[in-house]
Amino acid sequence: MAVIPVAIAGAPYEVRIEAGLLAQAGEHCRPFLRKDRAVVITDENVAGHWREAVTASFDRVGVASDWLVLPAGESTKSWEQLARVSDWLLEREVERKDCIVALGGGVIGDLTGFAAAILKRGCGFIQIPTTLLAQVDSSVGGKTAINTPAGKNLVGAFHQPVLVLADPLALDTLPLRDVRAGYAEVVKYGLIDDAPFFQWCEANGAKLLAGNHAAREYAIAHSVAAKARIVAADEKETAGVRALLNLGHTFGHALEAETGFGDRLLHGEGVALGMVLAARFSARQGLMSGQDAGRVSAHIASVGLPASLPALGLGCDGRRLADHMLHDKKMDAGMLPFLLMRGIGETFLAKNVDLADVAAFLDEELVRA
Ligand SMILES: NC(=O)c1ccc[n+]([C@@H]2O[C@H](COP(=O)([O-])OP(=O)(O)OC[C@H]3O[C@@H](n4cnc5c(N)ncnc54)[C@H](O)[C@@H]3O)[C@@H](O)[C@H]2O)c1
Ligand SMILES: O=C(O)C(=O)C[C@@H](O)[C@H](O)[C@H](O)COP(=O)(O)O
Ligand SMILES: [Zn+2]
Repeated sequence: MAVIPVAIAGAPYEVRIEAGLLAQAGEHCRPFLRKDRAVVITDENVAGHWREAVTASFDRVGVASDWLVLPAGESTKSWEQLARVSDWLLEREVERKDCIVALGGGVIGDLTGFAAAILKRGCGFIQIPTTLLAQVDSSVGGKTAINTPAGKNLVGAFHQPVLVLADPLALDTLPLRDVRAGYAEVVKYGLIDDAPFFQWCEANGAKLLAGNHAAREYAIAHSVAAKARIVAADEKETAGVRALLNLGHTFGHALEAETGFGDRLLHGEGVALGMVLAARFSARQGLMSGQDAGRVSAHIASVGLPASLPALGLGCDGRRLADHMLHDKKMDAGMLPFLLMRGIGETFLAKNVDLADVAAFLDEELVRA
């Protein structure tokens, strides 16, 4: 088993990664549970595949599990579902020192984590991520949130889990489209500050997507180690370090907002296209070579992720996309710091980007052949 410590000051925890962990979830969670009853929040797809195995593992350690099964998909990260989860937990008299189990992808993790953050001003929670995206990114670091009509993740809290259990076998039941979307966040770590890992992705990405277990396990452990290092250095995104994890997200979140936070564009797909746009914008500003920007778009396209804007069929202009960015949480006194690149593995936070330039760039990209 790979065990990766997340050294958050005052709230350290472990990410355990091993094939078969879902079927042993009860055994791993038991030391964190104070009662012989556990509450589990999940979605209908995950429940369909994994409820039985996880329930059996809790039964084996004498813990009865009580399940709330939510609708699947991004629209579940909403005020409505937050209220539903909170009321359900209150009905079950969950106490501050109890640990709520989040079993699912980033949607379930972000929503449950936020409910745990605000319930009784803060309860414990355990992340059991079942998508590639959640295993390599969202289950680690304590960002929790819901979306609102104004935009992505606009209401949330930093609230760390007490334990993360990542089982690569969970990905065997995950649709390929969702594996691909999660892969975008894997590639992100290479682009941020790890050129050799981007090279590894170029060589092994197709194998990972085709279901190769060794490639998946390597990518999960490598990504979690990268994320753990970054969030331990800057838990609340105040030191300009954690913001690097937002590479591709300013573009990506604007595209998610424009497409309505649904199946038309998944979060990871928006991030993939967002990273291509960040690379191309960096090249246009003379920061990154056209050759490196080409490598980014070529790899994203080669694995079947969106790499160009016209394919989305948006029907809006660059100004409208740039307007979504005004809600970005990085906004600072009217300026939007942007994650740009000087090369592969050389991402930095640029504080002098003019949104009018971004809008003009997007106008060009929207009609690019
Ligand atoms: N908190 C963070 O740091 C962070 C980081 C990255 C992304 N996110 C958020 O994560 C969300 C996206 O997460 P996601 O891509 O995991 O989406 P998701 O949670 O919607 O899961 C994707 C789909 O896979 C299904 N599913 C999950 N596990 C499965 C399994 N093992 N087998 C079969 N089906 C399964 C789900 O039901 C859903 O239909 C976005 O809201 C994004 O903003 C948060
Ligand atoms: O953990 C982080 O920090 C990240 O930025 C990870 C991102 O992949 C994730 O999508 C995050 O939720 C985006 O952060 P936000 O603050 O822009 O909502
Ligand atoms: Zn993300």
